[in-house]
Amino acid sequence: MIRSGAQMARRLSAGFLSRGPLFSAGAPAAGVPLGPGTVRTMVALPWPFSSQPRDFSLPNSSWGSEMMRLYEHYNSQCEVVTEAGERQRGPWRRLPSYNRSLKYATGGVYLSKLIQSKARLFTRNIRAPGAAFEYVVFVNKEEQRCVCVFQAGHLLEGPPGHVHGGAIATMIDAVTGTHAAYLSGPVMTANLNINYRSPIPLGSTVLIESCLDKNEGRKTFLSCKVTSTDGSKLHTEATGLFLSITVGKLLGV
Ligand SMILES: CCCCC/C=C\C/C=C\C/C=C\C/C=C\CCCC(=O)SCCNC(=O)CCNC(=O)[C@H](O)C(C)(C)COP(=O)(O)OP(=O)(O)OC[C@H]1O[C@@H](n2cnc3c(N)ncnc32)[C@H](O)[C@@H]1OP(=O)(O)O
Repeated sequence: MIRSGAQMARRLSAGFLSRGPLFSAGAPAAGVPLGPGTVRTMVALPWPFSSQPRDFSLPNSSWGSEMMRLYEHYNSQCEVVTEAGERQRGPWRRLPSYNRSLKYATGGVYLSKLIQSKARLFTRNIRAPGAAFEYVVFVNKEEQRCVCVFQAGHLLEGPPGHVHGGAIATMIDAVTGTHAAYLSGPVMTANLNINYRSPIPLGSTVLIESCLDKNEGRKTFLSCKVTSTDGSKLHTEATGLFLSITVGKLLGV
């Protein structure tokens, strides 16, 4: 069946309206409860030998002890056990992450073909585990807050032994952009304002935290901090403005 760009845009928009699809399609989410009594176990499919898309936000062999500790810390709060012994969703939710975000959104396979089938998400296109951007994003809906645990690999060098400012900006854009899209649906970054306060050692793990400042019509304002994992050192702070867009805008219809 041949679909027009406008038809595909409508189909994709319908998926986005329910807010979830950007973050829920594809491989099973590890340890995320599906409802009372049904909990998927932590299954990391043996990529690349699986036909399922790889979820890049699951642990791999390159993750250091600090990355794993923080992953476990937030992941354990994605479900809680009630006094009656029932498992329920907790305050945090891990967002799955694929290298083809559009393809794995509802209806997005059409749009990803229309726009460019070879396209891959910038932060997820280096295959060697640990070489570049290793990260996982958790969102807390009630607190309107996102936390990203980020381990910066050796390909991200800027000043000797430290992370490139552009790589830091990329991660801030990725985390705040993901957060804005989670809150407001399809968005584009209109403005990012970044202050670099102290360099980030290459190979280290840091926390990137995004908070909603305000929503005004199509505008979502967020602020973001990059800190050491114990919170004692501020590496970077930023503010971002995201504008809600229609999917048609990306297609020029
Ligand atoms: C199918 C959709 C998919 C979308 C996916 C979105 C997120 C994906 C989420 C998860 C995926 C996984 C990971 C995410 C990873 C990374 C996220 C990266 C996001 C980006 O990396 S994205 C690339 C960089 N980004 C651009 O490439 C934008 C270029 N740009 C434009 O495309 C337009 O510029 C646009 C659309 C921004 C606005 O255009 P427009 O025509 O819709 O709106 P307009 O200009 O009329 O402004 C309306 C009101 O905003 C005010 N306003 C506008 N711009 C402002 C500014 N800079 N500062 C202060 N105020 C501003 C005006 O002053 C007016 O204000 P008022 O209404 O009060 O008068």
